[in-house]
Amino acid sequence: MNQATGWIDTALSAGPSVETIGTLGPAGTSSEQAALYLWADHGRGGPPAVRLYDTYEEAGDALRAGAVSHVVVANAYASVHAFYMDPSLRFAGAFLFDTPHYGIAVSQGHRIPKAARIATHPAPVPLVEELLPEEYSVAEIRYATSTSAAADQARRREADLALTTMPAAKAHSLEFISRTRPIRMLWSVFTLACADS
Ligand SMILES: O=C(O)C(=O)Cc1ccccc1
Repeated sequence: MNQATGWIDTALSAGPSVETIGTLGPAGTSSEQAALYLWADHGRGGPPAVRLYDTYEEAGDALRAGAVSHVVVANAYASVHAFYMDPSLRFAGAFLFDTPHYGIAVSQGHRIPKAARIATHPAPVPLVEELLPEEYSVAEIRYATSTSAAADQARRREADLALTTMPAAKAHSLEFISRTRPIRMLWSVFTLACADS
């Protein structure tokens, strides 16, 4: 799939400068890659100031507390609605950015049961049905706080398999048992409503 990019810029160029970006971690998430992309295009230069939080909501709290200047949230995250509705926050822009490749991965040496427990973040859950090899079925979906947290569940064998990204699979020593593909995604950027513009 080709990488197509584009920006909806309502207050990114004219708004507060991009000093620090908060998003969903830990390292290896799609959100981390999206934040690095935002930094490369709009950051103040120098090493990327990207802070990773266990949930998007914690990143939102960091924005309200002034610990970060911008927050990036995937539009596939159902609870992005709370960011749009919060009068203390402002939608500053959005950009198209393909995620890293997603696939279904297993901890090396783990014997996969035919009916498997599969860890995933809620946002990409439809990919489980699309990518799971046909010799397996879903015994249970175990929701994780992120793609990297899902990989960690597989590493600890709390789940048999994880739907995760290539960077997170590598970091957790998982191997893919399915084909992989990126997800074309729109990412929303928020600032504080009262920040200088
Ligand atoms: O950023 C991640 O890796 C996530 O866990 C959330 C997510 C999942 C799929 C597409 C976009 C964001």
